[in-house]
Amino acid sequence: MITLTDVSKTFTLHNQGSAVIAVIDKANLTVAPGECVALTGASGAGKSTLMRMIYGNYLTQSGSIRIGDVDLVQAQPRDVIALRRAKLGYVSQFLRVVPRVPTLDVVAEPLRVLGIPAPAAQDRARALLTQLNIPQRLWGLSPTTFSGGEQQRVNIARGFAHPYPALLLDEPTASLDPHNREIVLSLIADAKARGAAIIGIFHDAEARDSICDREIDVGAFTPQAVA
Ligand SMILES: Nc1ncnc2c1ncn2[C@@H]1O[C@H](COP(=O)(O)OP(=O)(O)OP(=O)(O)O)[C@@H](O)[C@H]1O
Repeated sequence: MITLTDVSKTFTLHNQGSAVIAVIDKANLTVAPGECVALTGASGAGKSTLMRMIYGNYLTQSGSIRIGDVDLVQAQPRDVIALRRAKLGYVSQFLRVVPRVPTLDVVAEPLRVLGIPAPAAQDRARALLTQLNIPQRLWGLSPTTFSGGEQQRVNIARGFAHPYPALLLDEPTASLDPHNREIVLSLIADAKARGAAIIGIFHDAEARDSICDREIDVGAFTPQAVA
């Protein structure tokens, strides 16, 4: 479902004499439907960079990143948008929302943009918010003033509202208490069971060991330093 072939990335620092930093060199990986793969490696190895490349936020210099039958490296912007709507979900560590939109609509929105009618989309949003222990009194409020853990759970509810066949998770359990952490792990397990291909960054080793089928050390893709 997710296949990276010879993927490389350099950053050019235009404000620092156009210095070029090579971060990823010829990364190859495949994630099958129903599989959860953890990206591991030392701080600075390139985990977040690789994740942003797979979502299409960072440009990839060479190689291909296939999500189903779409190559993100070659895709036109409108194809990337269509892919993100229907096929490729991303749960980042932090919630970014339009101010004043109520939590229930924030969670239902990924379904609404796919044409699901409001009542069905909101039913799904209510079920997820209940499962993730967001009190009902908060559902009509914007999540902008919520606590860090509440915002993270709203973000997770939103990310799991639509059954994306491919899912990227950046530290999905980072600010959570043990009970809510278990709930998030069960959502990930459900997504695997329905056949989602998942790539995640988990600094929480226990969570990683319990949910991931394999680990890929991104350090293996770090370019060799030139002496
Ligand atoms: N936008 C950018 N511009 C320039 N360099 C960048 C940029 N983003 C990341 N880098 C560099 O790429 C390298 C990899 O960074 P990245 O954030 O992907 O590492 P990481 O493995 O996710 O680290 P951590 O575990 O500390 O979050 C670092 O050397 C970083 O300085």
